[in-house]
Amino acid sequence: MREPVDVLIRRVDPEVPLPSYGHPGDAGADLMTCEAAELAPGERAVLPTGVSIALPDGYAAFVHPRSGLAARCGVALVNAPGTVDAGYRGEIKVIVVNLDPRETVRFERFDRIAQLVVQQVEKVRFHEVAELPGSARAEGGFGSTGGHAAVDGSTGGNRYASVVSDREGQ
Ligand SMILES: O=c1ccn([C@H]2C[C@H](O)[C@@H](COP(=O)(O)OP(=O)(O)OP(=O)(O)O)O2)c(=O)[nH]1
Ligand SMILES: [Mg+2]
Repeated sequence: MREPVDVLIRRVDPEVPLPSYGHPGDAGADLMTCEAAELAPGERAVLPTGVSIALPDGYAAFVHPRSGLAARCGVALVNAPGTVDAGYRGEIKVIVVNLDPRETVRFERFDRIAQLVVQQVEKVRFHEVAELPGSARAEGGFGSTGGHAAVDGSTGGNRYASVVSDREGQ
């Protein structure tokens, strides 16, 4: 197992528990909300986590949703995954939205609302060219793999789902 990367962390809220991994081998360390909040169906909020970090150069942290919250309550992150830049020293915030059509969701102070995944990221240099080199995929995208019409209008699109209005017309 590789040695963990050391990351400096500061508590903006002096009482907040530090992010922690639930199990050895987990990719994400859980983040908590420092504010209680209530979200009606369709409502969103920017919740403070009470911590700020200083990542080493060449790293970024990504704010990912928690699957349990998504499956049980319909809570998603509007910008998933949120990107925390290495140079960002502000408080990490989590932009949650309640996608449940009926139920209001309530968060208590220090409920775990998201998870932080720290990763090495490449910096690239962009070189402008008139033509890009060819590839097997070429310009096919947006469901171009398979036998049905793709969203982008090209042929060969994949059938992986259909909207109800389509099904009713069949
Ligand atoms: O879920 C998130 C996403 C971002 N951030 C913080 C860290 C990040 O470094 C900064 C800017 O985020 P991003 O680049 O995604 O937002 P932007 O709208 O492009 O703002 P900016 O112009 O400040 O880059 O906001 C969070 O606290 N939580
Ligand atoms: Mg940005």
